[in-house]
Amino acid sequence: MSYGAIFPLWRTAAGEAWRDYTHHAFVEGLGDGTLPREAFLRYLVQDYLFLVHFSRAWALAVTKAETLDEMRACAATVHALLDDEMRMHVGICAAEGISESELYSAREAPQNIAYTRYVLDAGHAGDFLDLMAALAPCVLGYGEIGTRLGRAATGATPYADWIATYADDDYQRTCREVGALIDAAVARRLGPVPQASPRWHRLCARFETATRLEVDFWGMGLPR
Ligand SMILES: Cc1ncc(CN)c(N)n1
Repeated sequence: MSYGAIFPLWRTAAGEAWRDYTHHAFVEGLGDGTLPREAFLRYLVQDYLFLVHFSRAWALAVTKAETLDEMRACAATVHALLDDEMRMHVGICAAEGISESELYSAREAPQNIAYTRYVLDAGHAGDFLDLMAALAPCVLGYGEIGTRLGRAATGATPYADWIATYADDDYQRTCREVGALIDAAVARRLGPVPQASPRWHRLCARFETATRLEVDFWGMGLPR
């Protein structure tokens, strides 16, 4: 999965952290079905809260945008998070007897606070590109994970609905649109050779930090 031209450059610059994220033990447990249900639910409750704050961060991107096309793309991602992705969390949790109001009022884990507030701060302290570099691992990493697990899925895992959400055409379309948004935003602000910009290394560093925070987020969910 490339999702545009800039994402593969940031992914390569993140080095081993990217593989640590996308091939984490938690991810492999989702794929082969060995992840304990209790660990999955602990993760899912935290992930619901995560998506609340990620929606806020994409809404911040609407206000940091420079063009109507950027505003539309960011607003569409807010919609995809609030109205599509979070539905899965609410549905699975409802079947386990956890209501949406319980989800909304759950206590945030420190790893969740660290990640979501890092991304929001990238947007508040920086500009649109800082925010995109911090947001990209979330959207595009799950796109890669969904594609890989979806291809390998034998139907034996109880997490097939989770995998299908990220392997699904709707989520993959969001990934392609976010990849195109990032390519256009980088070209607009840094020109045709962004690696030559003095900002390039800081953007790569933001992407890598967010990737490491994804690794910690999986670690939070692992069996205790
Ligand atoms: C922690 C995390 N990262 C990414 C995604 C995919 N939107 C997610 N749901 N949760």
